[in-house]
Amino acid sequence: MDVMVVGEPLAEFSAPAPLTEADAFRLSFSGDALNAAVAAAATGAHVALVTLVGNDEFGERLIAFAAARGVDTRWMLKGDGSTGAYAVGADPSGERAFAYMRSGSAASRMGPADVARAPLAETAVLLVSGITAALSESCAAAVLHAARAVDAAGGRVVYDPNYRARLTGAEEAAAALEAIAPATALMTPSCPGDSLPLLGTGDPAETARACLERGARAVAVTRGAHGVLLAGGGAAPERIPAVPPAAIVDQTGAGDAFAGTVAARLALGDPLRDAVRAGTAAAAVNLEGQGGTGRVATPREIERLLDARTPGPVAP
Ligand SMILES: Nc1ncnc2c1ncn2[C@@H]1O[C@H](COP(=O)(O)OP(=O)(O)OP(=O)(O)O)[C@@H](O)[C@H]1O
Ligand SMILES: O=C(O)C(=O)C[C@H](O)[C@H](O)CO
Repeated sequence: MDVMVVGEPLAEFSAPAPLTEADAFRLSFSGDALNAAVAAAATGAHVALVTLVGNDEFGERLIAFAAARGVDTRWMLKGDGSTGAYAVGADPSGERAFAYMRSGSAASRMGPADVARAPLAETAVLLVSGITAALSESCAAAVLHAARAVDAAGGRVVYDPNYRARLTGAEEAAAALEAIAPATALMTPSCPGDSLPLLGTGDPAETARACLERGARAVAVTRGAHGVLLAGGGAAPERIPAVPPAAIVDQTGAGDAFAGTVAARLALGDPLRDAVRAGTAAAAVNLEGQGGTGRVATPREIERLLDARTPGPVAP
């Protein structure tokens, strides 16, 4: 297995208006784990999504959606509880506002025994996130179990902290980050979105330092249009510029496309810097589509976008 993603795929109801006013929603399928798995599979890597969906129509549709995008769905199983969903609209400032319908969902009941069914010891790269750890105590334990098992077997763990205040408190999320850090080959905090609440800093270099101090072996601090600060991994810190998207249709899932693509390219043998550059291109393409999976970069698109840029390091 090249990449294994553990998390909760969700039915997504999106509207261009604030949730307090919107009355027409578009159905799609998203959730950070699904967005990342779809982006990873598009690279050509063998990617599995490990989750529980509800025994309902949306569960069926999520499995079909993932399979149609090349994701190995053998570990997308049906569990007790319903399939999770969320509505996303624009708040008055234009920022995205989420309303979750996922409490008690099938995925939130996952625990270590569920992830242990998947071939953790034969996985090159495991991708897990703070969203998954925030779903429930059993999910937090499942994330740690999977990370430690993959790390112990010689695989690499990518952890995207993805802080969501509606799911968890900052202290709890910071504790989850701290617990998993020593098992992670790469952490991908966004700055300031994750770094401010979890690490108490809005500074990219300090964010990187804080993750390395906690035990992560490398850090890719994502900074939206400002690109990525890459640190650790035996090389000097380096700023990797963002790839400008042709248009920004919707920001949902850019960070997930980034993390999924980096995980896949690492599994396929890319050095860290190349994998991160590929991630910035995949994220730019993601911004051009509606929802988390509306536009998924092909390997050719990634190469074309990177070729169009001036390669080479930029001082941090
Ligand atoms: N406006 C933008 N222009 C170009 N690239 C962008 C832009 N926004 C995001 N990206 C790319 O996506 C990567 C991840 O974005 P960001 O730092 O916003 O992560 P995030 O907050 O985790 O995203 P998400 O909204 O998926 O949770 C960035 O490092 C960058 O490469
Ligand atoms: O917030 C969540 O839990 C989601 O997974 C919904 C979105 O797809 C995700 O936040 C995008 O990064």
